[in-house]
Amino acid sequence: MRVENVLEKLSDIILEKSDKLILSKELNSVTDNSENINKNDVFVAIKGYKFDGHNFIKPAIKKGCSLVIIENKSYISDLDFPYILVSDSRVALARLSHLSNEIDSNEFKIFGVTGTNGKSTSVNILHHLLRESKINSSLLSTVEIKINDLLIEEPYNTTPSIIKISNLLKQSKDKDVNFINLEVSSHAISQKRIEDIYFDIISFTNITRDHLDYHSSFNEYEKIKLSLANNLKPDGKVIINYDNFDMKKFEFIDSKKIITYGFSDDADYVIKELNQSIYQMNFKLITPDEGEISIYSSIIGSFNAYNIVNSLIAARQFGLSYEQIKHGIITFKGVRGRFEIIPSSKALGFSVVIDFAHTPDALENVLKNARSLTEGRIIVVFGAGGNADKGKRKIMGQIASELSDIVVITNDDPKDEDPDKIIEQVKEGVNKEKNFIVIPDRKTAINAAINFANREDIVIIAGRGHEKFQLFGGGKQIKFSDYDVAAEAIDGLRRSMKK
Ligand SMILES: CC(=O)N[C@H]1[C@@H](OP(=O)(O)OP(=O)(O)OC[C@H]2O[C@@H](n3ccc(=O)[nH]c3=O)[C@H](O)[C@@H]2O)O[C@H](CO)[C@@H](O)[C@@H]1O[C@H](C)C(=O)N[C@@H](C)C(=O)N[C@H](CCC(=O)O)C(=O)O
Ligand SMILES: Nc1ncnc2c1ncn2[C@@H]1O[C@H](COP(=O)(O)OP(=O)(O)OP(=O)(O)O)[C@@H](O)[C@H]1O
Repeated sequence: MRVENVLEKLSDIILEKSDKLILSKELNSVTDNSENINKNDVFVAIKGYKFDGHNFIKPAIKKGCSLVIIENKSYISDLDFPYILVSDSRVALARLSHLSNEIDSNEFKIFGVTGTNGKSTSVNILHHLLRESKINSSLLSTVEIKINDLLIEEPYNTTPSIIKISNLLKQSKDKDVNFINLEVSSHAISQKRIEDIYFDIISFTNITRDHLDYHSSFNEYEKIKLSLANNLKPDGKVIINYDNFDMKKFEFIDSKKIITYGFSDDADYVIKELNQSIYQMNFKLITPDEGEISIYSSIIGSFNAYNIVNSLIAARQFGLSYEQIKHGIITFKGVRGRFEIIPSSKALGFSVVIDFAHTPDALENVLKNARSLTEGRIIVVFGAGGNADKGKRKIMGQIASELSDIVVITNDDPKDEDPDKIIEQVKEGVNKEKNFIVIPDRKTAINAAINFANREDIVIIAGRGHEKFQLFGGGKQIKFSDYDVAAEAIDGLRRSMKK
Protein backbone atom coordinates (compact mmCIF):
# COMPACT_ATOMS: atom_id res chain seq x y z
CA MET A 1 0.00 0.00 0.00
CA ARG A 2 1.44 3.35 -1.05
CA VAL A 3 0.38 6.91 -0.27
CA GLU A 4 -1.08 7.22 -3.78
CA ASN A 5 -3.31 4.17 -3.10
CA VAL A 6 -4.52 5.80 0.10
CA LEU A 7 -5.38 9.00 -1.76
CA GLU A 8 -7.29 7.05 -4.36
CA LYS A 9 -9.21 5.00 -1.77
CA LEU A 10 -10.23 8.08 0.21
CA SER A 11 -10.70 10.44 -2.77
CA ASP A 12 -14.37 11.24 -2.05
CA ILE A 13 -13.84 12.04 1.64
CA ILE A 14 -10.60 14.05 1.46
CA LEU A 15 -11.04 17.68 2.53
CA GLU A 16 -7.41 18.73 2.52
CA LYS A 17 -3.95 17.15 2.27
CA SER A 18 -0.45 18.21 3.30
CA ASP A 19 2.12 19.16 0.67
CA LYS A 20 4.57 16.80 2.37
CA LEU A 21 2.92 13.66 0.94
CA ILE A 22 5.23 11.47 -1.15
CA LEU A 23 2.96 9.50 -3.47
CA SER A 24 5.32 6.54 -3.93
CA LYS A 25 5.98 6.17 -0.18
CA GLU A 26 5.39 2.54 0.82
CA LEU A 27 3.20 2.18 3.92
CA ASN A 28 3.13 -0.76 6.30
CA SER A 29 -0.29 -1.12 7.87
CA VAL A 30 -3.07 0.94 9.40
CA THR A 31 -4.08 1.48 13.03
CA ASP A 32 -6.15 3.86 15.13
CA ASN A 33 -4.20 3.07 18.29
CA SER A 34 -1.05 5.04 19.04
CA GLU A 35 0.06 2.17 21.29
CA ASN A 36 0.21 -0.24 18.34
CA ILE A 37 2.24 1.78 15.86
CA ASN A 38 4.85 -0.01 13.77
CA LYS A 39 7.30 1.75 11.49
CA ASN A 40 5.67 3.28 8.39
CA ASP A 41 2.12 2.67 9.61
CA VAL A 42 -0.78 4.98 8.85
CA PHE A 43 -2.28 6.39 12.07
CA VAL A 44 -5.97 7.24 11.84
CA ALA A 45 -7.12 9.64 14.57
CA ILE A 46 -10.62 8.73 15.79
CA LYS A 47 -12.71 10.81 18.17
CA GLY A 48 -14.05 8.12 20.51
CA TYR A 49 -16.23 8.00 23.58
CA LYS A 50 -13.37 7.90 26.08
CA PHE A 51 -10.46 9.41 24.19
CA ASP A 52 -9.83 11.57 21.19
CA GLY A 53 -7.26 9.90 18.95
CA HIS A 54 -6.19 13.35 17.71
CA ASN A 55 -4.49 13.80 21.08
CA PHE A 56 -2.23 10.83 20.29
CA ILE A 57 -0.91 12.07 16.94
CA LYS A 58 2.42 13.16 18.43
CA PRO A 59 3.12 9.83 20.23
CA ALA A 60 2.13 8.02 17.01
CA ILE A 61 4.62 10.07 14.99
CA LYS A 62 7.30 9.46 17.63
CA LYS A 63 6.71 5.72 17.31
CA GLY A 64 7.39 5.83 13.58
CA CYS A 65 4.13 6.22 11.65
CA SER A 66 4.51 7.75 8.17
CA LEU A 67 1.11 9.27 7.59
CA VAL A 68 -1.69 10.57 9.78
CA ILE A 69 -5.34 10.73 8.81
CA ILE A 70 -7.29 13.28 10.75
CA GLU A 71 -10.82 14.56 10.93
CA ASN A 72 -10.43 17.62 13.13
CA LYS A 73 -8.95 20.57 11.25
CA SER A 74 -7.78 22.33 14.39
CA TYR A 75 -4.96 19.80 14.78
CA ILE A 76 -3.38 20.74 11.44
CA SER A 77 -1.78 24.06 12.39
CA ASP A 78 1.02 22.59 14.53
CA LEU A 79 1.43 19.46 12.38
CA ASP A 80 4.65 19.52 10.39
CA PHE A 81 4.09 16.00 9.05
CA PRO A 82 2.36 14.26 6.10
CA TYR A 83 -1.38 14.28 6.83
CA ILE A 84 -4.72 13.88 5.09
CA LEU A 85 -7.80 15.65 6.47
CA VAL A 86 -10.97 13.65 5.84
CA SER A 87 -14.66 14.19 6.51
CA ASP A 88 -14.97 10.92 8.48
CA SER A 89 -12.02 9.15 10.12
CA ARG A 90 -14.03 6.02 10.89
CA VAL A 91 -14.86 5.56 7.20
CA ALA A 92 -11.19 6.14 6.36
CA LEU A 93 -10.13 3.55 8.94
CA ALA A 94 -12.43 0.93 7.44
CA ARG A 95 -11.39 1.56 3.86
CA LEU A 96 -7.69 1.57 4.68
CA SER A 97 -7.97 -1.61 6.78
CA HIS A 98 -9.48 -3.40 3.80
CA LEU A 99 -6.90 -1.85 1.46
CA SER A 100 -3.93 -2.91 3.55
CA ASN A 101 -5.36 -6.44 3.96
CA GLU A 102 -6.21 -6.59 0.26
CA ILE A 103 -9.71 -7.82 0.96
CA ASP A 104 -13.11 -6.96 -0.40
CA SER A 105 -16.25 -8.22 1.31
CA ASN A 106 -17.64 -9.19 -2.11
CA GLU A 107 -15.13 -12.06 -2.12
CA PHE A 108 -16.96 -13.67 0.81
CA LYS A 109 -20.41 -15.01 1.60
CA ILE A 110 -21.39 -13.09 4.72
CA PHE A 111 -24.26 -13.77 7.14
CA GLY A 112 -24.88 -10.83 9.48
CA VAL A 113 -27.33 -11.05 12.35
CA THR A 114 -28.63 -8.13 14.32
CA GLY A 115 -31.35 -7.81 16.95
CA THR A 116 -31.49 -7.45 20.70
CA ASN A 117 -31.35 -11.19 21.37
CA GLY A 118 -30.52 -14.31 19.43
CA LYS A 119 -27.51 -13.01 17.48
CA SER A 120 -24.84 -15.26 19.03
CA THR A 121 -27.03 -18.33 18.94
CA SER A 122 -27.99 -17.81 15.29
CA VAL A 123 -24.44 -17.25 14.00
CA ASN A 124 -23.16 -20.16 16.07
CA ILE A 125 -25.81 -22.47 14.61
CA LEU A 126 -24.99 -21.52 11.02
CA HIS A 127 -21.25 -21.88 11.64
CA HIS A 128 -21.92 -25.35 13.07
CA LEU A 129 -24.17 -26.35 10.15
CA LEU A 130 -21.45 -25.33 7.68
CA ARG A 131 -18.70 -27.10 9.63
CA GLU A 132 -20.77 -30.29 9.97
CA SER A 133 -21.12 -30.21 6.19
CA LYS A 134 -17.30 -29.90 5.91
CA ILE A 135 -17.54 -26.36 4.60
CA ASN A 136 -14.97 -23.77 5.68
CA SER A 137 -16.50 -21.06 7.86
CA SER A 138 -15.48 -18.28 10.23
CA LEU A 139 -17.42 -17.22 13.30
CA LEU A 140 -17.27 -13.74 14.80
CA SER A 141 -19.50 -13.77 17.86
CA THR A 142 -19.68 -12.53 21.45
CA VAL A 143 -18.55 -15.84 22.87
CA GLU A 144 -15.85 -16.90 20.42
CA ILE A 145 -14.04 -15.88 17.29
CA LYS A 146 -13.16 -18.96 15.26
CA ILE A 147 -11.72 -19.74 11.88
CA ASN A 148 -13.11 -23.15 11.08
CA ASP A 149 -12.68 -25.04 14.38
CA LEU A 150 -9.70 -23.03 15.56
CA LEU A 151 -10.42 -20.66 18.44
CA ILE A 152 -8.78 -17.34 17.60
CA GLU A 153 -10.04 -15.31 20.53
CA GLU A 154 -12.67 -14.99 23.24
CA PRO A 155 -13.56 -11.39 22.44
CA TYR A 156 -14.60 -8.44 24.56
CA ASN A 157 -16.97 -6.83 22.07
CA THR A 158 -19.94 -8.47 20.35
CA THR A 159 -18.78 -7.01 17.06
CA PRO A 160 -15.02 -6.52 16.85
CA SER A 161 -13.37 -3.30 15.67
CA ILE A 162 -13.21 -2.80 11.91
CA ILE A 163 -9.44 -3.45 12.03
CA LYS A 164 -10.05 -6.82 13.67
CA ILE A 165 -12.88 -7.73 11.29
CA SER A 166 -10.71 -6.83 8.33
CA ASN A 167 -7.77 -8.89 9.70
CA LEU A 168 -10.07 -11.84 10.32
CA LEU A 169 -11.37 -11.64 6.76
CA LYS A 170 -7.76 -11.66 5.56
CA GLN A 171 -6.89 -14.67 7.75
CA SER A 172 -10.06 -16.40 6.53
CA LYS A 173 -9.12 -15.73 2.92
CA ASP A 174 -5.63 -17.14 3.52
CA LYS A 175 -7.26 -20.33 4.83
CA ASP A 176 -9.73 -20.57 1.93
CA VAL A 177 -12.66 -19.73 4.16
CA ASN A 178 -15.43 -18.17 2.15
CA PHE A 179 -18.34 -18.18 4.64
CA ILE A 180 -18.38 -15.58 7.41
CA ASN A 181 -20.88 -15.45 10.28
CA LEU A 182 -20.89 -12.07 11.94
CA GLU A 183 -22.87 -10.73 14.90
CA VAL A 184 -23.70 -7.07 14.42
CA SER A 185 -24.48 -4.91 17.45
CA SER A 186 -26.15 -1.50 17.27
CA HIS A 187 -22.93 0.03 18.66
CA ALA A 188 -21.02 -1.51 15.76
CA ILE A 189 -23.38 -0.02 13.19
CA SER A 190 -23.28 3.45 14.72
CA GLN A 191 -19.50 3.34 15.17
CA LYS A 192 -18.96 2.15 11.58
CA ARG A 193 -17.32 -1.10 12.69
CA ILE A 194 -18.96 -2.70 9.65
CA GLU A 195 -18.19 0.08 7.20
CA ASP A 196 -17.54 -1.29 3.71
CA ILE A 197 -18.67 -4.78 4.72
CA TYR A 198 -21.49 -5.95 2.47
CA PHE A 199 -23.68 -8.86 3.43
CA ASP A 200 -25.23 -11.69 1.42
CA ILE A 201 -27.75 -12.28 4.17
CA ILE A 202 -28.87 -9.89 6.88
CA SER A 203 -31.08 -11.22 9.63
CA PHE A 204 -33.24 -9.23 12.04
CA THR A 205 -34.18 -11.33 15.08
CA ASN A 206 -36.08 -8.85 17.28
CA ILE A 207 -35.69 -5.34 18.60
CA THR A 208 -36.62 -4.83 22.23
CA ARG A 209 -35.41 -2.53 24.96
CA ASP A 210 -31.64 -2.42 25.51
CA HIS A 211 -28.68 -0.04 25.44
CA LEU A 212 -30.78 3.06 26.10
CA ASP A 213 -27.77 4.45 27.93
CA TYR A 214 -26.03 4.67 24.54
CA HIS A 215 -28.87 5.36 22.10
CA SER A 216 -30.94 8.45 22.76
CA SER A 217 -34.28 6.65 22.47
CA PHE A 218 -35.82 3.32 21.50
CA ASN A 219 -36.67 4.75 18.06
CA GLU A 220 -33.07 5.74 17.54
CA TYR A 221 -31.88 2.25 18.62
CA GLU A 222 -34.36 0.65 16.21
CA LYS A 223 -33.42 3.01 13.39
CA ILE A 224 -29.73 2.16 13.76
CA LYS A 225 -30.45 -1.57 13.76
CA LEU A 226 -32.66 -1.35 10.66
CA SER A 227 -30.01 0.69 8.85
CA LEU A 228 -27.93 -2.47 8.60
CA ALA A 229 -30.06 -3.26 5.54
CA ASN A 230 -28.11 -0.53 3.71
CA ASN A 231 -25.14 -2.93 3.75
CA LEU A 232 -26.95 -5.62 1.76
CA LYS A 233 -25.31 -6.80 -1.46
CA PRO A 234 -27.46 -6.16 -4.56
CA ASP A 235 -28.47 -9.84 -4.75
CA GLY A 236 -28.61 -10.28 -0.97
CA LYS A 237 -31.52 -11.53 1.13
CA VAL A 238 -33.04 -10.27 4.38
CA ILE A 239 -34.39 -12.73 6.94
CA ILE A 240 -36.97 -11.39 9.38
CA ASN A 241 -38.73 -12.90 12.38
CA TYR A 242 -42.33 -12.25 11.31
CA ASP A 243 -43.75 -12.65 14.82
CA ASN A 244 -41.48 -9.95 16.25
CA PHE A 245 -41.80 -7.13 13.74
CA ASP A 246 -44.34 -4.87 12.14
CA MET A 247 -43.43 -5.62 8.51
CA LYS A 248 -44.22 -2.00 7.59
CA LYS A 249 -40.83 -1.16 9.10
CA PHE A 250 -39.19 -3.02 6.21
CA GLU A 251 -41.04 -1.31 3.39
CA PHE A 252 -37.78 0.38 2.42
CA ILE A 253 -36.43 -3.04 1.36
CA ASP A 254 -37.48 -4.66 -1.94
CA SER A 255 -40.03 -7.28 -0.77
CA LYS A 256 -38.56 -9.89 -3.17
CA LYS A 257 -35.45 -9.89 -1.00
CA ILE A 258 -37.32 -10.66 2.22
CA ILE A 259 -37.77 -14.13 3.73
CA THR A 260 -39.79 -14.44 6.94
CA TYR A 261 -40.23 -17.07 9.64
CA GLY A 262 -42.34 -17.47 12.74
CA PHE A 263 -45.25 -19.28 14.35
CA SER A 264 -47.57 -17.12 12.28
CA ASP A 265 -49.16 -18.85 9.27
CA ASP A 266 -48.34 -15.77 7.20
CA ALA A 267 -44.58 -16.29 7.45
CA ASP A 268 -42.64 -17.98 4.63
CA TYR A 269 -41.30 -20.62 7.04
CA VAL A 270 -43.90 -21.61 9.64
CA ILE A 271 -43.01 -23.30 12.93
CA LYS A 272 -45.67 -25.70 14.20
CA GLU A 273 -46.28 -28.29 16.91
CA LEU A 274 -43.34 -27.44 19.13
CA ASN A 275 -42.77 -30.05 21.84
CA GLN A 276 -40.03 -29.85 24.39
CA SER A 277 -38.62 -31.33 27.53
CA ILE A 278 -35.68 -29.92 29.41
CA TYR A 279 -33.25 -31.94 27.27
CA GLN A 280 -34.70 -31.79 23.76
CA MET A 281 -37.14 -30.09 21.46
CA ASN A 282 -38.85 -31.01 18.23
CA PHE A 283 -41.13 -29.11 15.90
CA LYS A 284 -42.51 -29.17 12.40
CA LEU A 285 -41.47 -26.58 9.89
CA ILE A 286 -43.50 -25.73 6.81
CA THR A 287 -40.98 -24.68 4.19
CA PRO A 288 -41.68 -23.03 0.82
CA ASP A 289 -39.48 -25.50 -1.08
CA GLU A 290 -39.72 -28.85 0.73
CA GLY A 291 -43.15 -28.79 2.37
CA GLU A 292 -43.28 -29.97 5.96
CA ILE A 293 -40.10 -31.17 7.64
CA SER A 294 -39.36 -32.30 11.20
CA ILE A 295 -36.65 -30.68 13.25
CA TYR A 296 -35.05 -32.30 16.30
CA SER A 297 -32.74 -30.34 18.52
CA SER A 298 -31.03 -30.54 21.89
CA ILE A 299 -31.37 -26.79 22.44
CA ILE A 300 -34.80 -25.86 23.69
CA GLY A 301 -37.22 -22.96 23.96
CA SER A 302 -39.40 -21.28 21.37
CA PHE A 303 -36.78 -18.52 21.11
CA ASN A 304 -34.28 -21.18 20.07
CA ALA A 305 -36.77 -22.55 17.55
CA TYR A 306 -36.61 -19.05 16.06
CA ASN A 307 -32.80 -19.07 16.11
CA ILE A 308 -32.69 -22.52 14.49
CA VAL A 309 -35.05 -21.52 11.68
CA ASN A 310 -33.21 -18.25 11.17
CA SER A 311 -29.97 -20.17 10.57
CA LEU A 312 -31.73 -22.86 8.56
CA ILE A 313 -32.98 -20.25 6.07
CA ALA A 314 -29.49 -18.77 5.80
CA ALA A 315 -28.05 -22.27 5.29
CA ARG A 316 -30.56 -22.91 2.48
CA GLN A 317 -29.53 -19.64 0.86
CA PHE A 318 -25.90 -20.78 1.11
CA GLY A 319 -26.78 -24.02 -0.69
CA LEU A 320 -27.00 -26.61 2.10
CA SER A 321 -29.50 -29.41 1.66
CA TYR A 322 -32.22 -30.10 4.22
CA GLU A 323 -30.47 -33.38 5.05
CA GLN A 324 -27.26 -31.52 5.89
CA ILE A 325 -29.17 -28.94 7.89
CA LYS A 326 -31.24 -31.41 9.90
CA HIS A 327 -28.15 -33.42 10.75
CA GLY A 328 -26.34 -30.25 11.83
CA ILE A 329 -29.20 -29.12 14.05
CA ILE A 330 -29.33 -32.46 15.87
CA THR A 331 -25.61 -32.29 16.62
CA PHE A 332 -25.63 -28.64 17.76
CA LYS A 333 -25.01 -28.60 21.49
CA GLY A 334 -25.83 -24.96 22.15
CA VAL A 335 -23.80 -21.87 22.93
CA ARG A 336 -21.96 -21.51 26.21
CA GLY A 337 -24.12 -19.69 28.76
CA ARG A 338 -27.31 -19.80 26.68
CA PHE A 339 -29.88 -21.98 28.49
CA GLU A 340 -26.94 -24.16 29.48
CA ILE A 341 -28.02 -26.86 31.90
CA ILE A 342 -25.45 -28.05 34.42
CA PRO A 343 -25.66 -31.83 33.96
CA SER A 344 -24.69 -32.68 37.56
CA SER A 345 -27.83 -30.91 38.84
CA LYS A 346 -29.88 -33.76 37.35
CA ALA A 347 -28.62 -36.08 40.10
CA LEU A 348 -30.26 -33.77 42.67
CA GLY A 349 -33.62 -34.01 40.90
CA PHE A 350 -33.72 -30.36 39.81
CA SER A 351 -32.11 -28.34 37.03
CA VAL A 352 -29.66 -25.48 37.23
CA VAL A 353 -29.48 -23.38 34.09
CA ILE A 354 -26.99 -20.66 33.14
CA ASP A 355 -28.47 -18.08 30.79
CA PHE A 356 -27.18 -14.83 29.32
CA ALA A 357 -30.58 -13.10 29.56
CA HIS A 358 -29.69 -9.52 30.40
CA THR A 359 -32.57 -7.71 28.74
CA PRO A 360 -36.22 -7.62 29.84
CA ASP A 361 -37.32 -9.54 26.74
CA ALA A 362 -34.69 -12.27 27.16
CA LEU A 363 -35.47 -12.66 30.87
CA GLU A 364 -39.17 -12.95 30.11
CA ASN A 365 -38.55 -15.57 27.42
CA VAL A 366 -36.25 -17.64 29.51
CA LEU A 367 -38.52 -17.64 32.57
CA LYS A 368 -41.63 -18.44 30.53
CA ASN A 369 -39.77 -21.24 28.86
CA ALA A 370 -38.61 -22.63 32.19
CA ARG A 371 -42.19 -22.46 33.50
CA SER A 372 -43.43 -24.52 30.57
CA LEU A 373 -40.91 -27.25 31.37
CA THR A 374 -41.77 -28.13 34.94
CA GLU A 375 -44.47 -28.49 37.54
CA GLY A 376 -41.87 -27.44 40.09
CA ARG A 377 -40.87 -23.92 41.10
CA ILE A 378 -38.78 -21.41 39.19
CA ILE A 379 -35.97 -19.80 41.18
CA VAL A 380 -34.13 -16.95 39.48
CA VAL A 381 -30.83 -15.36 40.44
CA PHE A 382 -30.03 -12.14 38.65
CA GLY A 383 -28.93 -8.52 38.88
CA ALA A 384 -28.34 -5.74 36.39
CA GLY A 385 -25.11 -4.51 34.87
CA GLY A 386 -23.63 -1.13 35.77
CA ASN A 387 -22.68 1.67 33.31
CA ALA A 388 -25.66 0.57 31.21
CA ASP A 389 -29.32 1.20 30.53
CA LYS A 390 -30.76 2.04 33.98
CA GLY A 391 -34.39 2.00 32.83
CA LYS A 392 -34.41 -1.73 32.21
CA ARG A 393 -33.57 -2.60 35.85
CA LYS A 394 -37.03 -2.04 37.35
CA ILE A 395 -38.68 -3.77 34.38
CA MET A 396 -36.44 -6.82 34.88
CA GLY A 397 -37.35 -6.84 38.58
CA GLN A 398 -41.04 -6.83 37.62
CA ILE A 399 -40.61 -9.64 35.11
CA ALA A 400 -38.59 -11.79 37.52
CA SER A 401 -41.13 -11.49 40.30
CA GLU A 402 -44.10 -12.05 37.99
CA LEU A 403 -42.67 -15.13 36.30
CA SER A 404 -40.82 -16.94 39.06
CA ASP A 405 -41.48 -18.29 42.53
CA ILE A 406 -38.32 -17.12 44.28
CA VAL A 407 -36.28 -14.11 43.18
CA VAL A 408 -32.70 -13.79 44.37
CA ILE A 409 -31.39 -10.33 43.52
CA THR A 410 -27.64 -10.07 43.36
CA ASN A 411 -24.77 -8.19 41.72
CA ASP A 412 -24.17 -8.55 38.00
CA ASP A 413 -21.22 -6.46 36.76
CA PRO A 414 -21.64 -3.25 38.81
CA LYS A 415 -18.73 -1.61 36.93
CA ASP A 416 -18.40 2.02 38.10
CA GLU A 417 -21.84 2.24 39.72
CA ASP A 418 -22.74 1.70 43.36
CA PRO A 419 -23.87 -1.99 43.42
CA ASP A 420 -26.40 -1.32 46.19
CA LYS A 421 -28.08 1.39 44.13
CA ILE A 422 -28.40 -0.96 41.15
CA ILE A 423 -29.97 -3.58 43.41
CA GLU A 424 -32.38 -0.95 44.78
CA GLN A 425 -33.45 -0.07 41.21
CA VAL A 426 -34.05 -3.75 40.39
CA LYS A 427 -35.94 -4.18 43.68
CA GLU A 428 -38.29 -1.32 42.79
CA GLY A 429 -39.94 -3.60 40.24
CA VAL A 430 -40.30 -6.59 42.55
CA ASN A 431 -43.68 -7.44 44.05
CA LYS A 432 -42.93 -7.28 47.78
CA GLU A 433 -45.75 -9.73 48.56
CA LYS A 434 -43.83 -12.46 46.76
CA ASN A 435 -40.70 -14.38 47.76
CA PHE A 436 -37.57 -12.44 47.17
CA ILE A 437 -34.23 -12.02 48.83
CA VAL A 438 -31.31 -9.68 48.25
CA ILE A 439 -27.85 -11.28 48.45
CA PRO A 440 -25.33 -8.87 46.89
CA ASP A 441 -22.42 -11.34 46.75
CA ARG A 442 -23.09 -13.36 43.60
CA LYS A 443 -21.42 -16.55 44.82
CA THR A 444 -23.46 -16.56 48.03
CA ALA A 445 -26.60 -15.80 45.99
CA ILE A 446 -26.01 -18.72 43.61
CA ASN A 447 -25.30 -21.06 46.52
CA ALA A 448 -28.47 -19.95 48.29
CA ALA A 449 -30.65 -20.43 45.20
CA ILE A 450 -29.30 -23.94 44.67
CA ASN A 451 -29.92 -24.74 48.32
CA PHE A 452 -33.52 -23.48 48.04
CA ALA A 453 -34.22 -25.88 45.17
CA ASN A 454 -36.37 -28.98 45.57
CA ARG A 455 -37.08 -31.82 43.14
CA GLU A 456 -38.49 -30.62 39.78
CA ASP A 457 -37.49 -26.99 40.42
CA ILE A 458 -35.50 -25.03 37.85
CA VAL A 459 -32.88 -22.56 39.03
CA ILE A 460 -32.12 -19.93 36.39
CA ILE A 461 -28.87 -18.02 36.90
CA ALA A 462 -29.33 -15.15 34.52
CA GLY A 463 -27.37 -12.27 33.09
CA ARG A 464 -23.72 -13.21 32.75
CA GLY A 465 -23.83 -16.38 30.65
CA HIS A 466 -20.37 -17.38 29.44
CA GLU A 467 -18.55 -14.43 31.01
CA LYS A 468 -15.47 -15.24 33.05
CA PHE A 469 -14.93 -12.05 35.04
CA GLN A 470 -17.13 -9.91 37.25
CA LEU A 471 -16.45 -6.22 36.69
CA PHE A 472 -16.29 -3.71 39.52
CA GLY A 473 -15.43 0.00 39.82
CA GLY A 474 -12.14 1.41 38.60
CA GLY A 475 -11.65 -1.42 36.12
CA LYS A 476 -11.32 -4.05 38.88
CA GLN A 477 -12.01 -7.55 37.51
CA ILE A 478 -12.62 -10.65 39.59
CA LYS A 479 -12.45 -14.11 38.07
CA PHE A 480 -16.03 -15.36 38.21
CA SER A 481 -17.87 -17.94 36.18
CA ASP A 482 -21.56 -18.53 36.97
CA TYR A 483 -21.18 -22.06 35.61
CA ASP A 484 -18.18 -22.94 37.80
CA VAL A 485 -19.67 -21.41 40.94
CA ALA A 486 -22.98 -23.22 40.39
CA ALA A 487 -21.27 -26.54 39.55
CA GLU A 488 -19.23 -26.25 42.75
CA ALA A 489 -22.37 -25.55 44.79
CA ILE A 490 -24.08 -28.59 43.25
CA ASP A 491 -21.08 -30.80 44.03
CA GLY A 492 -21.04 -29.52 47.62
CA LEU A 493 -24.73 -30.32 47.98
CA ARG A 494 -24.26 -33.78 46.50
CA ARG A 495 -21.36 -34.50 48.87
CA SER A 496 -23.34 -33.33 51.89
CA MET A 497 -26.30 -35.54 50.87
CA LYS A 498 -24.05 -38.61 50.63
CA LYS A 499 -22.81 -38.18 54.21
C1 LIG B 1 -18.32 3.14 23.96
C2 LIG B 1 -17.87 2.17 22.93
O1 LIG B 1 -18.67 1.45 22.39
N1 LIG B 1 -16.54 2.15 22.67
C3 LIG B 1 -16.03 1.26 21.62
C4 LIG B 1 -15.25 2.09 20.61
O2 LIG B 1 -14.26 2.76 21.28
P1 LIG B 1 -14.06 4.28 20.93
O3 LIG B 1 -14.10 4.45 19.45
O4 LIG B 1 -14.99 5.10 21.72
O5 LIG B 1 -12.55 4.49 21.40
P2 LIG B 1 -11.89 5.25 22.66
O6 LIG B 1 -11.48 4.22 23.65
O7 LIG B 1 -12.68 6.42 23.12
O8 LIG B 1 -10.57 5.81 21.94
C5 LIG B 1 -10.65 6.75 20.85
C6 LIG B 1 -9.49 6.54 19.95
O9 LIG B 1 -8.27 6.88 20.64
C7 LIG B 1 -7.32 5.88 20.40
N2 LIG B 1 -6.34 5.87 21.48
C8 LIG B 1 -6.76 5.75 22.78
C9 LIG B 1 -5.81 5.70 23.80
C10 LIG B 1 -4.43 5.77 23.48
O10 LIG B 1 -3.53 5.72 24.32
N3 LIG B 1 -4.08 5.90 22.17
C11 LIG B 1 -5.01 5.95 21.16
O11 LIG B 1 -4.65 6.05 20.00
C12 LIG B 1 -8.14 4.60 20.32
O12 LIG B 1 -7.43 3.55 19.67
C13 LIG B 1 -9.36 5.08 19.53
O13 LIG B 1 -9.12 5.03 18.15
O14 LIG B 1 -14.65 1.26 19.64
C14 LIG B 1 -13.79 0.23 20.16
C15 LIG B 1 -13.26 -0.56 18.95
O15 LIG B 1 -14.26 -0.93 18.09
C16 LIG B 1 -14.59 -0.68 21.08
O16 LIG B 1 -13.75 -1.70 21.61
C17 LIG B 1 -15.17 0.15 22.22
O17 LIG B 1 -15.99 -0.72 22.96
C18 LIG B 1 -16.02 -0.48 24.39
C19 LIG B 1 -14.82 -1.17 25.02
C20 LIG B 1 -17.35 -0.99 24.92
O18 LIG B 1 -17.48 -1.32 26.09
N4 LIG B 1 -18.35 -1.05 24.09
C21 LIG B 1 -19.68 -1.59 24.38
C22 LIG B 1 -20.63 -0.52 24.88
C23 LIG B 1 -20.16 -2.18 23.06
O19 LIG B 1 -19.67 -1.83 22.00
N5 LIG B 1 -21.11 -3.10 23.12
C24 LIG B 1 -21.62 -3.69 21.91
C25 LIG B 1 -22.88 -4.51 22.11
C26 LIG B 1 -22.92 -5.42 23.30
C27 LIG B 1 -24.23 -6.23 23.31
O20 LIG B 1 -24.49 -6.99 22.37
O21 LIG B 1 -24.98 -6.12 24.27
C28 LIG B 1 -20.52 -4.55 21.26
O22 LIG B 1 -20.53 -4.67 20.01
O23 LIG B 1 -19.68 -5.10 21.98
N1 LIG C 1 -34.40 -15.27 19.36
C1 LIG C 1 -34.44 -14.87 20.63
N2 LIG C 1 -35.43 -14.08 21.08
C2 LIG C 1 -35.46 -13.64 22.36
N3 LIG C 1 -34.57 -14.00 23.31
C3 LIG C 1 -33.56 -14.80 22.92
C4 LIG C 1 -33.45 -15.27 21.58
N4 LIG C 1 -32.34 -16.05 21.50
C5 LIG C 1 -31.78 -16.04 22.70
N5 LIG C 1 -32.51 -15.31 23.58
C6 LIG C 1 -32.22 -14.99 25.00
O1 LIG C 1 -31.16 -14.02 24.96
C7 LIG C 1 -29.97 -14.52 25.61
C8 LIG C 1 -28.76 -14.17 24.78
O2 LIG C 1 -28.82 -14.93 23.57
P1 LIG C 1 -27.77 -14.67 22.43
O3 LIG C 1 -26.41 -14.65 23.03
O4 LIG C 1 -28.01 -15.57 21.29
O5 LIG C 1 -28.20 -13.17 22.05
P2 LIG C 1 -27.30 -12.00 21.51
O6 LIG C 1 -28.19 -11.18 20.67
O7 LIG C 1 -26.10 -12.55 20.86
O8 LIG C 1 -26.87 -11.20 22.80
P3 LIG C 1 -25.41 -10.56 23.05
O9 LIG C 1 -25.01 -9.77 21.86
O10 LIG C 1 -25.64 -9.73 24.24
O11 LIG C 1 -24.51 -11.76 23.21
C9 LIG C 1 -30.18 -16.02 25.73
O12 LIG C 1 -29.47 -16.51 26.83
C10 LIG C 1 -31.69 -16.14 25.85
O13 LIG C 1 -32.08 -15.86 27.17
